[in-house]
Amino acid sequence: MRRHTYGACATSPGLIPWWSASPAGPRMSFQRLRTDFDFAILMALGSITLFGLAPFMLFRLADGQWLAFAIDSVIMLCICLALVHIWRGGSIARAALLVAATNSLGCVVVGMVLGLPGVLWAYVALIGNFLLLERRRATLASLLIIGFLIVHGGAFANVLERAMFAVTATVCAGFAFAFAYRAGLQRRQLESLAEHDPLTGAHNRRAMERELPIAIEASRRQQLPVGLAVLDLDYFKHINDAYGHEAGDRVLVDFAGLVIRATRKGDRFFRYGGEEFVLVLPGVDRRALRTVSEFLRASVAEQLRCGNERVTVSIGAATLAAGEDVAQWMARADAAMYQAKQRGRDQVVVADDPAPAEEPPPTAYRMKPRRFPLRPASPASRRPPPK
Ligand SMILES: Nc1nc2c(ncn2[C@@H]2O[C@H](COP(=O)(O)OP(=O)(O)OP(=O)(O)O)[C@@H](O)[C@H]2O)c(=O)[nH]1
Repeated sequence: MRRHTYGACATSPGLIPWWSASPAGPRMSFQRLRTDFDFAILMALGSITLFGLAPFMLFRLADGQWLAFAIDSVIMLCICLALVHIWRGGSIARAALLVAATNSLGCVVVGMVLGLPGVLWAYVALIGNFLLLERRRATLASLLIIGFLIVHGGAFANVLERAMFAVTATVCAGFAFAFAYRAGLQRRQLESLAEHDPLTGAHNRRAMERELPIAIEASRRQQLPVGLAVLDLDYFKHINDAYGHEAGDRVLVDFAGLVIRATRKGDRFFRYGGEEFVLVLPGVDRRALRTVSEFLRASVAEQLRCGNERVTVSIGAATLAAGEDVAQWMARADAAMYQAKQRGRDQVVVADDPAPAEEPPPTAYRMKPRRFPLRPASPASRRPPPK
């Protein structure tokens, strides 16, 4: 299946999940320790390094080893900065780069100052780099660490020590590379399983709930319209009853394939549940939303078959209105879809934009703001009675 992206929110190793895009408070950060892999790894690696380094720093202070004390202090300061940065909701990618660069440079400098005992920190840096950085960057950093220490040679008493470091450090980096590769592969597979419907390959409801706030945020930030269509196959119960559940499944798969092929790379297609799907179309205004929805309806009516029967779809669509939230937007598109059903099915209904909010009264008569603003009704309670 084609991979879709949402502009700046493209799925990539550096993806910032929507729930971490807003400033995170301490409570949010505690939650992220359980839910955000990159955040948890960086926090663990940074904290463990700080605990490991602190006793040495105190020892060097007590022993008057000022240069080594200064180096340890700089390393600890950089790691502390990175941890505070992500704890307060800052970029994980930038903080990871800072920790990896600090560890890499630190182990080289400590190796040159302290000799072989200092070189042992190189193993920490080699493993840490593969946990923190993208594989190519980690490989480059590892080659630089190993290469510099071997070529410089000042940390080793003889050739044998140098050769042993070269072999053991390369083996360590090789293992770290293999581990990072396997872990990355499995993570991508898990992410894909968690966010796709196994039958149709469309994104699932969980992905939809995660991405709709992103779509709203992106539309407001870029000042571009965004459309949403609810697509519900008509008389699907009859297809199951007449042809069997397996035939019904095949119709769902064919339908999803047809929509995915007909839509753009930046559009997002979700299975909302059963025979109901949701399509999000960034950059699409009300007129274009009608055109796309009509095109999809006509394509389904023309191409989708079960046995000798035509399968049709009813589509309700709405563009995002100013100030609207996910629930309100979905509810308007859902209500439009029910209108399409009531009008006889195999129809498209595009919802009108809600009436703009009334102008506030002149300042002298301005009413007190409500202390408990009215909540919009939940989508379920706005839904017309079941079919
Ligand atoms: N084969 C198959 N059927 C499913 C799946 N999920 C839900 N269904 C069936 O989809 C049918 C939906 O029926 P209804 O909600 O009555 O809707 P409908 O028959 O399409 O009628 P309208 O939407 O009013 O046109 C039910 O019979 C469900 O069992 C699925 O994954 N595979």
